[in-house]
Amino acid sequence: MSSDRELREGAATLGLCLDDRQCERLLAYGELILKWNKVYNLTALRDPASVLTHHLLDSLSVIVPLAREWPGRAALLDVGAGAGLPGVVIAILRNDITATCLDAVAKKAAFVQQVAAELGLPNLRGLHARVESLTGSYELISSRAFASLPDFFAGSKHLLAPGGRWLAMKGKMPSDELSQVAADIEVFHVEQLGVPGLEADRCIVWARKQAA
Ligand SMILES: C[S@@+](CC[C@H](N)C(=O)[O-])C[C@H]1O[C@@H](n2cnc3c(N)ncnc32)[C@H](O)[C@@H]1O
Repeated sequence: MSSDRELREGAATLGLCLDDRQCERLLAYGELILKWNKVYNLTALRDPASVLTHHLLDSLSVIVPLAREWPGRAALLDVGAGAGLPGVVIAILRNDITATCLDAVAKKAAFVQQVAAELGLPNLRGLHARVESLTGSYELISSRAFASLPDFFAGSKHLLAPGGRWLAMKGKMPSDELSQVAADIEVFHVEQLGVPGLEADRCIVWARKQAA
């Protein structure tokens, strides 16, 4: 796995000062993704440097915006989390957030359960279900590379707690998708992000239910 120093420097560029435990857990998580990739079919990436930039740093880019938007305790549902991105990274950085990484593929949810056990993260769990058929209530619902914005909001609306927020990680500004969001959903902020080592465009779309 890439070095501690690269991770810390990348995180610092994102405004984060990682402590030793967070750094160790993030690097161990990257190693677990690569170690179990063949068994669980988790990612197309094969080398540690790409996992560092495209998965760890990319997911770390939401932490400062999330602290601004939701500084306290929360139950978070990460929809279509795959290997646990960004849910596992959020669980490592925010022990006041309980992160449920949801995936329709059983072995991906099982991988996240294994990560929770191996890294000793009581605030993380992997859950196997389709979002449309899940029940429950979450203050935060996130996704990365999951679905179009209208589909993401429609598929998870029944799970958002009163006063809750959606956090969608997207590539370049999704103007077409934004124009198709249902009228009962308010997109209240779209922020562009820079991820160290990634040339690609990144943004976060924040949304909530319209006040009745
Ligand atoms: C492209 S992957 C993204 C994984 C991860 N979020 C990432 O950024 O690396 C999308 C994931 O969504 C899952 N998925 C697709 N439809 C789903 C549904 N209806 N409910 C839950 N998960 C779903 C797939 O199994 C897949 O693992």
